[in-house]
This record gives sequence, C-alpha cells and structure tokens, in this order.
Amino acid sequence: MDQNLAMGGESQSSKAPSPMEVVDLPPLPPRQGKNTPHIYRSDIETYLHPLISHRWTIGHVHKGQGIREILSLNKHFEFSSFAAAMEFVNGVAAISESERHHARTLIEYKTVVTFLHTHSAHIDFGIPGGKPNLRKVPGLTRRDIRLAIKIEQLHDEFMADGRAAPYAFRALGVLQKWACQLLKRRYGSDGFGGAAGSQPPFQKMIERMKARGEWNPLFSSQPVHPTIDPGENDPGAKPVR
Ligand SMILES: C[C@H](O)[C@H](O)[C@H]1CNC2=NC(N)=NC(=O)C2=N1
Repeated sequence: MDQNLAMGGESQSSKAPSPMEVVDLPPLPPRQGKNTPHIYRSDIETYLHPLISHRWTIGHVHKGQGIREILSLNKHFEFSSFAAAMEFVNGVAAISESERHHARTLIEYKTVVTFLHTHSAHIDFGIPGGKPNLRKVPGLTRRDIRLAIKIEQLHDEFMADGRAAPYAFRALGVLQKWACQLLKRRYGSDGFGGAAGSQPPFQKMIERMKARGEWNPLFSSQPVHPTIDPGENDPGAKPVR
C-alpha cells in the first residue's frame, strides 16, 4: 500500500479533487452578544465555505427536521507527537476561555478532533416589529465561526514549527461536498437562520392571514409550534385553482 496512504494521507495516484479549492480565511466576525442568533444564510458563503476549504466539515449533534437538526463544525488534526497534540488541546482550551465559547475536543494519541456548536443559540419566533419571542435552539452561530478561525490560526503555528502534520484523506472531497449540502438544507432557505437574515417559514403564513384579514394579534401570544406551518398544510386553506 502506498506509504503516504498508510499514514492516512492521500495517495498521489488517486488525489481526490477537492470541491473547495483552499481560499483565505475571512476576518473574524464580530463577537456575538447574549441570545446568540443562528448563522445567517450569507454566512455560509462568507465564512463556512472558506473554513470547509481548510478541511472543516459539518456533522450532526442531533439529526432531525427543521430546528431539530443541530449541526456542528468539525475538524480532524494530526500532530507529530502526543505531547504536541496535548499542547494544541491546551491552546484550544485557552482560546475557548478567551472566547467564552468552548469546543468539544476529542484526543486520541496524535489525533485531535474538535466539534463546535452553540448550546445556547436562540431563534426569535416573534413577529417582525412585534415583541421578540426568543427560544433557545442549539445550532451553528458566529461564535462557532470565530472559534474555528482562531483554532485554524493556532494550527497554522503548529504547522509552521512542525508540531502538526498535514492531514488529508481521500474521503475529504466527499465530506466537503456533503458539508455544503447539509448547510444549504439547514440554513440556506427561508428557514430558521439568523434573526435578520431570514424568517421562520410560518412567518409567511402570518402575512398571508393578515392579507386575508384573518390575523388576530392575540394569535401571536399563543406558543406557535415552530415546525408546523398551517398556512402550507392548513385544511382550511383554499386550494389555488
Ligand atoms: C455563560 C457562558 O458564557 C455560556 O454558558 C457559554 C459557555 N461556553 C459555551 N460553549 C458552547 N459551545 N456553547 C455555548 O452556548 C456556550 N455558552
């Protein structure tokens, strides 16, 4: 077997073409305040694609539909020794403390894997212009993007002084494609993205009801079940002829 492949690297003959040619990392997004909103649709292109081009991938904290699908931003790192791996983990811990945002970190001999997501992310289910109705929904936020960029900068130092080993594996191209598809499905539509960037789908139902003069402001004080949009499947809705 190709020595390089045996080391978990890429075999020269079958270099999987990466769908994301490596681009420069973007500047840090602004630090998020309390009740951090989920990422905005535009963050996928601005921040996540560059991170994916640096071999970050997208995984699941929890698989589910809509807001029950909790994604995480992950990366696998290889080091020259267990001691170097531990120094990196301690570096990630220091960054987590300074960001007040903590990575889930797995270490196994010379391998370290970081998993980032925001436990206390929030989605505003309130009506635009009305009273905010913030609900805690774990997911991806700009806190995770900031943490990933800072971890990347730390890793660059370890690469520069030889404590880190370049790590790529043949499945990376597939993982990068899958990462982009997951992000697009969860945050790329008018779904539950960041507060300003997009509205929950049932928002459209509310606007339709207002247009039909059927909206009663009292409705908004009721807990709206976020994953059901009666406007779409409302038995009373008149089929469009
Ligand atoms: C009060 C403290 O800042 C919060 O509990 C922080 C701590 N670290 C955190 N880390 C992560 N990953 N998600 C969070 O929501 C989070 N919240």
